[in-house]
Amino acid sequence: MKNNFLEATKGNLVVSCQALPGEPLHSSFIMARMSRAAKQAGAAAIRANSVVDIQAIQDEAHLPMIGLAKVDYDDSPVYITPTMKEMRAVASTGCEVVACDVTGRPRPNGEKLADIVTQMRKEFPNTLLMADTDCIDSVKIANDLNFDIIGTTMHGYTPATDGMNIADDDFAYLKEVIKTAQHPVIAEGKVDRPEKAKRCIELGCHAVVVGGAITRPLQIATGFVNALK
Ligand SMILES: CC(=O)N[C@H](C=O)[C@@H](O)[C@H](O)[C@H](O)COP(=O)(O)O
Repeated sequence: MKNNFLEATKGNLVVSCQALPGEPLHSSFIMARMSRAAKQAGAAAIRANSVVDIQAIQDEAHLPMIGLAKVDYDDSPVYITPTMKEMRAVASTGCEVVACDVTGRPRPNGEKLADIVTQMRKEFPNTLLMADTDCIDSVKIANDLNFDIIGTTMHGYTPATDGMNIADDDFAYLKEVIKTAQHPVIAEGKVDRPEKAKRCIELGCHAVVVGGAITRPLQIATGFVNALK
């Protein structure tokens, strides 16, 4: 029996509340307050990075959550919940969904994504798995490994997709993802206007994740400053 994340988020907004070390708002307390604002606005769920942030947000917002852990390893470019160790730590918080990189690139310590998925299904049968994909080939990997949710998170953030944006050409790439995916699609990555979020749902996405446009004031202020230059 899986949890009710998919029912709770259908057609709805998920707010990503993340600030890495080095970002102005890096703080679990502040991320929890961000989640409070998202909840008051009517968001259905929160996406968050790191066990401490997830726990702070769970205590504050009591909303379903997509959890992840961004960790850099020397031997791999994969940084979103890259190994079984981070998968287990994130799932142990009790968050409804664990998200991880699904880009076909080698993982740290030679770990194999298929083995990680098998192990997660054994240890956390109620937890949903979200594939953070970058391209159609990765969506097919997510299909083959039976991920519960397919996200567009990494589109534009890998060498193969550098500079691309899911909104280009009236979401041509997103339409392709929706056609290919065998599980619900969550649009994520550079959705920076309410109209774009609405379009993602109209096109058939299950839900949409918005991060920086809501929770990264440095990014938002920079947009205004640059517009006045
Ligand atoms: C590529 C990557 O590492 N994305 C991360 C994934 O969790 C976050 O830094 C993003 O903020 C999130 O995906 C939401 O996207 P946006 O902030 O563009 O709305």
